[in-house]
Amino acid sequence: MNQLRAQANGRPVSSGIPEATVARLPVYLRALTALGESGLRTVSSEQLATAAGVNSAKLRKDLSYLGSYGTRGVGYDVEYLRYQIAREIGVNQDWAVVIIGIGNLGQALSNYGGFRSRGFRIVALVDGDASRVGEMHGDLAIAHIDDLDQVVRERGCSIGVIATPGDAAQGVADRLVASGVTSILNFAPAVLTVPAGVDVRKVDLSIELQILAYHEQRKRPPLVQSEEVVES
Ligand SMILES: NC(=O)c1ccc[n+]([C@@H]2O[C@H](COP(=O)([O-])OP(=O)(O)OC[C@H]3O[C@@H](n4cnc5c(N)ncnc54)[C@H](O)[C@@H]3O)[C@@H](O)[C@H]2O)c1
Repeated sequence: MNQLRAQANGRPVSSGIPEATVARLPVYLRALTALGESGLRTVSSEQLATAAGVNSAKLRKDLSYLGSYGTRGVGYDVEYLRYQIAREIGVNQDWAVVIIGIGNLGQALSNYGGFRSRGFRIVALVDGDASRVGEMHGDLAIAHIDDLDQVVRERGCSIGVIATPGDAAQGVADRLVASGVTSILNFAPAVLTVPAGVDVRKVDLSIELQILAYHEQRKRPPLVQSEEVVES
């Protein structure tokens, strides 16, 4: 029996699942979605592990935190496991998202249609530039940062995405927290200070690129050292 979590209204309330496992759950969800779309009804832990790019022992351990052990010789029911993981992550429900900073990145994020199918609905666009208030992006008009409080309250935003320049990010985070938002996705190059109980995730593509560069460097044969210069 899974003793790691209690249930309230059918929703997990205290998961006790390790952070590293939580970080892999969306990867399993994506792999299961693709497998389900290809018509697969059941999947072995090896198949799912390969699709998710992890080893199968780790996958089985991760899924055991959800109380999901699969059936010997059959594997996991793709749809049910998908449902279990989606429920655990919380993407079975709809999350309302506000984006702050509607420049290049903010507009690209607001135009991306893929969030909706994963349970995230962008419901508000906010910017500090008063001249852009009312500018339409899809069916959303840009609101002013001074109205953030009202926007968050009226549209029930629970996640804030910061896509402003770095020097504005802390001020925006403070405003988000003051308006009641407790989950922030930060794209700006700034380390945010937030009160306990507020979760911040930082996205930094340059760090990802640096990690790739590190591995790429090791795939290549060592550079031939230039001939030593002999000083006369
Ligand atoms: N994390 C990553 O991998 C990654 C990738 C690309 C860009 N970025 C960062 O994302 C941020 C946005 O980049 P961009 O190219 O879209 O910039 P941009 O200059 O095109 O847009 C920034 C927007 O923020 C608005 N803004 C400025 N101060 C504000 C405030 N106090 N309140 C609300 N809105 C405010 C501006 O009016 C503008 O519309 C930058 O910090 C950039 O460094 C991060």
